[in-house]
Amino acid sequence: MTAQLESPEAGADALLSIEGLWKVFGPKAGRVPHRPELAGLSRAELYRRTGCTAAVRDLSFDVAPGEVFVVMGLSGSGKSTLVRCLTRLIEPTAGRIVFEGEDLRAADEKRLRTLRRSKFSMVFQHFGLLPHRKVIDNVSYGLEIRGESKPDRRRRAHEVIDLVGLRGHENFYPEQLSGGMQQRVGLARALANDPDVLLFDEPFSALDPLIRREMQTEVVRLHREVGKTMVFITHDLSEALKLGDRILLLRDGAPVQLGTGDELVGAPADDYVREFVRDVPRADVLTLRWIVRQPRPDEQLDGPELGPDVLVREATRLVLEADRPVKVVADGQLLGVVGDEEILAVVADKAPESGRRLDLPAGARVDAGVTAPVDARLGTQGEAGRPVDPVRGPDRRDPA
Ligand SMILES: Nc1ncnc2c1ncn2[C@@H]1O[C@H](COP(=O)(O)OP(=O)(O)OP(=O)(O)O)[C@@H](O)[C@H]1O
Repeated sequence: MTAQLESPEAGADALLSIEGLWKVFGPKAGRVPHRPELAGLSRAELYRRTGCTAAVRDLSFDVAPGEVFVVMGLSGSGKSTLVRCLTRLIEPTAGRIVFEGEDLRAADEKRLRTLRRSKFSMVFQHFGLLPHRKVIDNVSYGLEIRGESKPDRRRRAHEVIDLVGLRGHENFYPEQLSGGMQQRVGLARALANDPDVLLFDEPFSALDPLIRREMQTEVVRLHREVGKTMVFITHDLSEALKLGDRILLLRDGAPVQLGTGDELVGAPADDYVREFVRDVPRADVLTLRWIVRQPRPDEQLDGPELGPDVLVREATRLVLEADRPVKVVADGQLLGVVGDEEILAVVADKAPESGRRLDLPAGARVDAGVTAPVDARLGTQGEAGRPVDPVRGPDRRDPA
């Protein structure tokens, strides 16, 4: 059965929309989300008073089509529970899950099974491969369950085996492969179904660091090639920063901050996030948007030009070698300048003065060569001057 939402605009441009999601384990768990005197308790206090654990607490977020959405948090923060709630492998206690306009909490078991087979694929930490089946048969397993013909299964399995770089290993058994290669089989199996969403639950945690980095690069490449929407669970910040278009940071099941990697590093929502991102080399994450400033009256504006999305690390040499401030220009519009001081402050790992990023308002007029009033656009404003909620991120809805 397909249950459509009453309000079509809810999560309209999202592929997956989560609203007020809770998962509480324990006795009479269902009462917790609905009773403010319980819902407001810390996880530890709730457990002490009721014996219940709130693994996921009141989460709301949207995942856009084609986005790599990372959920990050320490052990026990609720990541695995959350990713299993998305397809109701774990039954949520409260909240809404809307996928392509369909309310998944209203879907019956048959519909859920169909969705899990055709729309979602999961990649697990411990690969989940069938040991007695060869690579090719592991990869085509999901297609077999779906009832596809043997020639179709073979053709598709060969395609994805090529895609993940396993050609020549079709007839190996899992135990004959290294951990990294086994996880490539896991990836190929997930891709074989041609799902709309790939769900990754700490897929690389069991791999050693070099292989892990190689696999991360592989996911970036695959995403570029196949453009799938991905929800990626990790406890590793560098992995989150490398892969995530946006990152949701969880603590004790609750959202702490949702934003792009540079937003988490450049404008942490609180001390917890600040501590989390403390060791990240800022120059590798922050772009010139974070340090651009208004030109001073005595400065000559005939220096080199760079775009606002160039990383500070990549701009460092040019800025330090130039004898004029470097102009930061987007679509022919001068946004401001960057000089040695701004660059060195970031390279020396000092927080940007403003802790703010310059965002071009949507539909900004382009005046080639004209200095725009930079400070009018500096602020904790998202696109189109809308306020940024630290958890939900910039308000992307149409104000109308
Ligand atoms: N079936 C369950 N019954 C009771 N409590 C549970 C159950 N599953 C998870 N929890 C609790 O919910 C909380 C969140 O667990 P979860 O496994 O989702 O966290 P996680 O962030 O994925 O951690 P890890 O990285 O260690 O896997 C933890 O306190 C955990 O003990």
